[in-house]
Amino acid sequence: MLQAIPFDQTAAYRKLKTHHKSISKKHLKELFAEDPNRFKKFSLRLGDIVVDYSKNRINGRTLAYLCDLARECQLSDAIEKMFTGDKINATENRAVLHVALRNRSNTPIEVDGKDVMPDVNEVLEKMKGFSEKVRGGEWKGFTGKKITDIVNIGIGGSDLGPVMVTEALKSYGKKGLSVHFVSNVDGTHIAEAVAKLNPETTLFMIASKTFTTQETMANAHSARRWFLETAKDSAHVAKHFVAISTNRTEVEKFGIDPENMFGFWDWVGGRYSLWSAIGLSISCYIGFQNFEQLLSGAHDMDNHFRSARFEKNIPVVLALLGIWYNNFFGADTHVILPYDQYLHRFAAYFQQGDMESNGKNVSRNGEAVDYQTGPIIWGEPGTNGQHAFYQLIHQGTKLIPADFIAPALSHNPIGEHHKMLLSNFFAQTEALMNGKTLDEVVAELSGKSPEEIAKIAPFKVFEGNRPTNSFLVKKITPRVLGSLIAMYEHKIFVQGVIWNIFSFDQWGVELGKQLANKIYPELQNDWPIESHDSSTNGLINQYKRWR
Ligand SMILES: O=P(O)(O)OC[C@H]1O[C@](O)(CO)[C@@H](O)[C@@H]1O
Repeated sequence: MLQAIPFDQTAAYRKLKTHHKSISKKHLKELFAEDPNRFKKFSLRLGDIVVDYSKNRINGRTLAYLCDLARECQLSDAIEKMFTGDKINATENRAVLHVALRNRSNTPIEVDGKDVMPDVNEVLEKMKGFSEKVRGGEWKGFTGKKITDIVNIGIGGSDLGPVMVTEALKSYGKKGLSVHFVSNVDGTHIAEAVAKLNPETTLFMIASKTFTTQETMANAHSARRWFLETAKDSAHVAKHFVAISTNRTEVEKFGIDPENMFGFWDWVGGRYSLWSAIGLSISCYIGFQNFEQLLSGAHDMDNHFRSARFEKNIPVVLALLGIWYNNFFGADTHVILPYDQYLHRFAAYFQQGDMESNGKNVSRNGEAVDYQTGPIIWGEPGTNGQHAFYQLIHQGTKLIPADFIAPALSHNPIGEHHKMLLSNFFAQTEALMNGKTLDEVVAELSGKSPEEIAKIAPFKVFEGNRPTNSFLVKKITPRVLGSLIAMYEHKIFVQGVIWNIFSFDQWGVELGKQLANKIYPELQNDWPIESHDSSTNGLINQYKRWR
């Protein structure tokens, strides 16, 4: 179990409180004017990723105090514990070893005295062989045709990672092979997904760590029924259904041949599992070599995270900046804004990654925390967001720290599009920082009458001083993407350590599941219900009248 350090009782926290009083009055423009070396001082680089965090409301002292905070919270020790298989997911008594899944150096990592790397490598080999067979047309359906469509059925971590990555790396996808994702228990999702598919050439991947998740099992059963309507003989299921799970017993019960099961382990958290067999749809779609590149990119970030001193450590710095806004400026949310259409599910992916990890109000000591923990994560690709919600970021009353992500090189260099996109990427962080003063507004309105100017000017003023991080990458390659994902994963980890919460369990999702299981049988008949509160009774009874 990680050691419990009350984050708000550290000396560094007290220093930061005092420091915040003075620096929060400063405008980012002043901070830039004071220090011409700001970009150099406050930017970091790893491979093809440049992280510019200079447009944050910090100076050298802020960073030093924040790093002291990390030290006082024994972050180094926590990092080592994660990388060496300590059971840091204490409420589930599990190690947290997504880093082992992409441990390309293959150095032994032990859990309960056993090196996990041989098992990791064995599953990777199996994934490689399978991906090659599917991509090469060797894996045939029940009528001897090659596979043209893969349907991944899973939810949460068994869906969002593969969706996000296959979308992000679409330009690496195999022509003639499409991937589809079904997650929602709403029958519309599976119905729409299979509507245009041919059962003879469709391969279902049932992805579920537990293999008991209601949504996934319902969709898996419906998929099998749909398949058997054409295939008739259940012996054909073996050619069209594979399972990705830690639960062999349930996989067999469902009727999937264990030969067609890709395993992983309890030390792989659902929202950290795309690197495991859960990434099988990714590997089939982009090819195993590219999947390995994804793992290598993550491994690059893992090595950096484990070895770089805090002041130069990208995930640590990002985590500390997040804490700075969350706990000192009172920012409730954090927005992720990729200027890359392929990254359109990136923010959605980290909604689960961050909010399921750090949405906790009890400390590792079992006591209620009296400070803010995980932020609300949201976001959409730029420039769409600019024409939707940026207004509030620019001129609203809330402080919203923002991450801007963009590639220097596009996979689709059509005409002037990419230059236009990037001019928006560069312009937005500049605008958010500088804003527009009343004098500037008045100057822009020259020619208008003083009355007109006085009337309109206040609405055109931008305070600016809005903090942003910019991530400029060379190109969204599998390796770069792997590094970016691992960067956010470790950021989340660091914040959990400092807030002294358990980042790798998710007890908060259980209550809704339990209640749904209680209500489900109540929907099996038309009798009015009286067992709940009046609101829930009223809604259920109206549903029964209407159906
Ligand atoms: O892979 P499974 O076991 O089906 O779980 C799916 C998802 O459900 C959760 O347990 C809770 O929503 C997530 O953490 C997980 O990613």
